[in-house]
Parts: sequence; structure tokens; C-alpha cells
Amino acid sequence: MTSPDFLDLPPLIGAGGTVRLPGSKSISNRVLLLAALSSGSTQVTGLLDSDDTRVMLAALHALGVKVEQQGAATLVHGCGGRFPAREAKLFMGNAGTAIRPLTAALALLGGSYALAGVPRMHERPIGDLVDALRSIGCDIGYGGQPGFPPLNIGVGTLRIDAPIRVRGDVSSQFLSALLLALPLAAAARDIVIEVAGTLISRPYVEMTCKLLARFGVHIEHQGWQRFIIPAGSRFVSPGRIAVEGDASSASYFLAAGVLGTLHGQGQAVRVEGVDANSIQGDVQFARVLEQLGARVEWGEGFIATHGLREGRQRLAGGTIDCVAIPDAAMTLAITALFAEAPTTLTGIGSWRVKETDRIAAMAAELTKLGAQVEAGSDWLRVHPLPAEHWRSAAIATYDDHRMAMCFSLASFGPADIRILEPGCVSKTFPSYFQAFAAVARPVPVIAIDGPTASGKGTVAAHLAQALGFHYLDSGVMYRATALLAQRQGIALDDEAALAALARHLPIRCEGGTVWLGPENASDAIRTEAVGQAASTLSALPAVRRALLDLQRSLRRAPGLVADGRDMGTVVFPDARLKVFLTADAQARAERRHKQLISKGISTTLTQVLHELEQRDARDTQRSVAALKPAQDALPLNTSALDVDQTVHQVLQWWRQRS
Ligand SMILES: O=C(O)C1=C[C@@H](OP(=O)(O)O)[C@@H](O)[C@H](O)C1
Ligand SMILES: C=C(OP(=O)(O)O)C(=O)O
Repeated sequence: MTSPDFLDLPPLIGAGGTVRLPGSKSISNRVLLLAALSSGSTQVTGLLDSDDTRVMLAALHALGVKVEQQGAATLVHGCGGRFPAREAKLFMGNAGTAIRPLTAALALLGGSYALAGVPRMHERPIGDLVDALRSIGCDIGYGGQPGFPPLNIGVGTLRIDAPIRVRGDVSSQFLSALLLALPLAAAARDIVIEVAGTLISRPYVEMTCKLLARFGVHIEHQGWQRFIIPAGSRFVSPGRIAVEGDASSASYFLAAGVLGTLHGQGQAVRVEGVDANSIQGDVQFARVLEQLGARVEWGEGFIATHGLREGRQRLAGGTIDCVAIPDAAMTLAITALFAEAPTTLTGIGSWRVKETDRIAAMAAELTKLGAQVEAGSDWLRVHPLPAEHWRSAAIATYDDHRMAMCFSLASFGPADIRILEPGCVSKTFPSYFQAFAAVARPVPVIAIDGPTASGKGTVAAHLAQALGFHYLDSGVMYRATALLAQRQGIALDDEAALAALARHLPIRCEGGTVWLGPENASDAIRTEAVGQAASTLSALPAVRRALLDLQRSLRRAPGLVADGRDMGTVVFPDARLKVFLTADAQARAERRHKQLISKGISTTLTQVLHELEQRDARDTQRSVAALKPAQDALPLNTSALDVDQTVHQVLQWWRQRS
């Protein structure tokens, strides 16, 4: 399946609803490996299906482990501590939770194994784990840069007569890998592991110990520096095991339940599949939100956020030690944009060696949005971003699922957010953007389309005023382009030059006034000649594309009423209400005639009717964005209605939808 190059997110005004979380990546890959190494079969429910678990499953398959799908459950037939295949080439993608424990297990068992991954995997350190394994006689060679994958594993001669030392300050996965694999060598003796340096990401090691216990291996540890795998340890299947929902994936939705209320419109967002009893450290993210002022509900099997506590307008800022929540911490870098004071994340040195250099990536992309960011080797400070400083941006994701997921939350700000290469979420949450869309409440749009002189402009302006919404008269943009083209002598068939002009249109609409740079161009754009030219150039695809971003950029809280010809079909296909206004040609000609006369422009009704019919024909027959109602538009014939009656009808429809 190919994924799109980018995804444009509509600006959001709120969020609300329930998300059933996909399974935890960290638990899924640990359970798969433990079940494979156990004696007996294990029925796993709630397993995550994503790139990282597929990599683990494919590796186990290559190693001769039988895995079957039984309805929603996965049945892993354990091979009793020995993989049937003694040689294999394994592709590890960019899954730290696959390559690290498999390296340890395969090196201890011995064989002829090659482990490689995507290019970024070959930049992620593994030297501390390899050193620890070599110190007990494992045979591991580097296929490229020393200290990094790819790796070649042979048959070593194990000597485990002293504590095994491993560094804990680069990645906790090295220690977890040893804990997950060394029971294979603990039949006859206790094995002691000592951690050198401070252990980061400690909850992941606790998770490792808890899951080992489910598979019959009870690790003893004094503090978090010394671990003992008791002699006689061996993996025994628990028979059945359920994988919790992913607590890191939960962080985006819990944040949405807070940010969604900033416009006064959001509701609770509830994530199902984790709760206070979770074995994942990232549930602490919800505690951090609580500390920062969020209202968090902890239930059985779910956590929900309900905006901010009484009396709070924004999240608090401050310094947050993130050493225990390295993954969910990324979400805090985005919520920080909406906080009342700067937020400093500390203890995030490990970000440098994850899917990308996350400190550099986060700083670069936040800066694109207009944010002020400071960064150090293991910390990041994000300053609140005032509404007027937000800039629309195309966010690069660096093949990092969490960059894509975190930055989706920026769509609660007043800018247009484009997520580049959104498919990278498949590492841990392939359906992320569908799940996000299901709880996101986009800034509402009412699209009013219709032929010339159908009254749509007047009706749309009245509606915007009645609802306190912004108003987009898209026709004005084509007219402004036509006026500038006329003045600059650009021919009406010079599509490229006209599109370039449209792309950088210096237009600003304030109330009924249209500014072109410093000039009040409200009258100049309303002449018949400009109208005719606008109609001609609006048939040019490149011009329409150039104006699309400009039109979409006007979608801002609390809402937008947009009038034009393709508002409901092309510009805002997700508009909450679409109305297609029509009126008989005769009625429209009479209205237009009256308008022109009142402006002192002399013309005849016959002349106006003739021009109007010509314009209708051009608009309905052109090949690009031809005038036609959106499939879900409500038609409204206004021949016999005045403005008030028309507005009344549309407001009635709107209330039914809100
Ligand atoms: O053990 C695990 O499952 C993980 C440990 C953490 O890595 P580090 O220990 O490298 O911080 C975390 O970032 C990663 O997503 C999963
Ligand atoms: C760091 C991560 O992944 P990995 O398991 O590959 O280390 C992550 O998912 O944020």
C-alpha cells in the first residue's frame, strides 16, 4: 500500500469521544519473544499490528517459531528455549524492541544470524549491549560501523562467572534485552547484571521484570543497579496473556482532551485499554497533565481528560523531568505551545538516538510554526506561541511516527498544518490519523455556493454576522487577481503568470473592505470589466490551485462562512453545512440590475440578463471546478425569498447540524 506524500489537517476547534487504543508496542514485542522462547503455547490477545510487531513476527517465523491467528487472538507455539532455525537473515526495520532483545537471545543461543535494519537503525547505538554480551563470550561482529547494526552473530563460548555490566544511560533496552535473554543461560547458576551509569527509561525495565514474572522468571533486584536472574529460571507460558493498550499512543488523545477545550468547545476524550494499573510508564503522562492543570479521570480500563481544572485558562509551564517517559514526553513539547509559561523538558538525552534526533527534529519543526525553542544536549525549552505568531507549516516527520502524531496536535492552533510523509505512523499506530479524525472537531465551515447574483454573498455575510463567524468571499480573490493582472498587463491566458500573482496576492478582507496591500480596493474590484476578467481567469486550474491555500487559511475559530462556486465541492469538502443557492435567471438579473443602477452604473435589464446567461454557461461548462452543487449540498431556490427569509432558512439548517 502506498501512503500519501502529505496530509493537510483542518484547524480544530475542539475534540471529544472515545478511542480504543491499539496494543502496546513494548508489551507486544516482549510477549511475542517470551512466548516464542517458552515451553507451551501462549494465546495472546490485543497484540499490536504495526511495522514494529510485524518485524518481530517475521523474525520469529524465520527462526522457525509457529504463530497462528485464531480469530482476534494470536497463538504462539513456544519452542522451549531453542529456536529451530540455527541460521537466518533478519530484517529489523527500525524496531528497537525487536533488534535489542533478539540480538541478546540469538547471541546466547548461538548460530549464524545476520540482523540488519533500515538506514536509521544503522545509526542507532547497540555497542553497549554488544560489549556486555561479548564480555560473557558471545560471538557478535559488526557488519558496518562498530557500535551499530548491522550485526553478525556466530557461536560463542559462554563464561558467566562474574556480574555482567551494561550501561543504562543510553538506552534501557540494553538492560531489558539482557533480562529477557539471560534466563536462557541461567539453568545452573544465578546471573547478576550490574548497571553502569544512571538507568534511564526505568519503567520499561520494570515492565520487562513484570512480563518475565508472567512467563515464570522472577528477577530479584536491589534498587535499579543490580539484577539477579535466579538459577533454574526458565520460560514457562502463562497460557493466555492480554496486551494492554499503548500508553504512549494514548498521550496524543489525552492531550487532545485538554487542547480541545481551549476554544471553549471541546468535550472529554477517553482512551480505553489503559488505566492506573497499567505496567507502562507512559500512563504517567496523564499525571503530568494533571500537574499542569488538566482535569483527568482515572477509571477501570480507561483514562479521560476533561479540559482544564476550574479557574485555569491554560496549562501551566515549568520544568518537567521526562527521564521516565521518553516517548510521551514528545507530546508535552506540543502542548507547551498552548501553555501559559515556558515548558522545559529535561532528561531527554535518549531522544538523540531514537527514530531520528528528536531534539533537533522537534526544535526545527516547532520553529517552523513560529515557536521560540531552546535546546541542549538533553533538554528542550518550548515557549508558548501567541495566536498572532503562529505560521502555517509543512511539518517534516523524519520517518518518526511520534513526530507525525505529536504535530497533529498543532492543528489546535490558528495555522494550517501539513504533515509530510504521514505514513510513518505505521511503526506503532497505522490507523492513527483515522483515530485522530474521529475525535477531532474541525473549525466548522458553512459553504454557500451558487451561480452569479444568486444572493450568496449577501446571505453569507449575514450568516457570518449572525453566528460571529469569519467570512470568506472567494469571488473577491479572483477579482483581486484580475484587477492586479489588468494593472500589470498580464494577459488573461498567461496561466503561469496569473497563478504566480494569485499565489502572492497581498489581500486582506476586513469587514466589507478589501485591501490590496495599503490600497482600499473595495470599489476597484467591483467593476464589470474586472468581473469578466475574474470569470475568465477563474477557469484556469493553476490559478484555482494557487488560491486554494489562501482560501483555506481563512478557516479559523470559531467558524467560517464561505461563499463561492466550489466551496463545498473543492475548497471545503468537509464543510459541516453546504447550501447551493439558486434563483431563476430572471430574478437574478432583476437583483443585479437593481444593484448596478443603485451604484450609478447605467445598463438595461436585457443586457444584464444576457451577460448573466453567458456567465452561467461558462461557469457550468468549464472543465475545472465547474459550477455544480456538492452531492451533500442542500438546494435553496431564492427566487421568491428575500435575504432575511433565506438567512433564516440556512440558520435553521445550521442549528439542526450543530
Ligand atoms: O523498552 C522499550 O520497550 C522501550 C524503551 C524506551 O527506549 P530507551 O530505553 O532507549 O529510552 C522507549 O523509548 C522505546 O520506545 C521502548
Ligand atoms: C523509541 C521508540 O522506538 P524503539 O522501540 O524503536 O526504540 C519509539 O517508539 O518512540
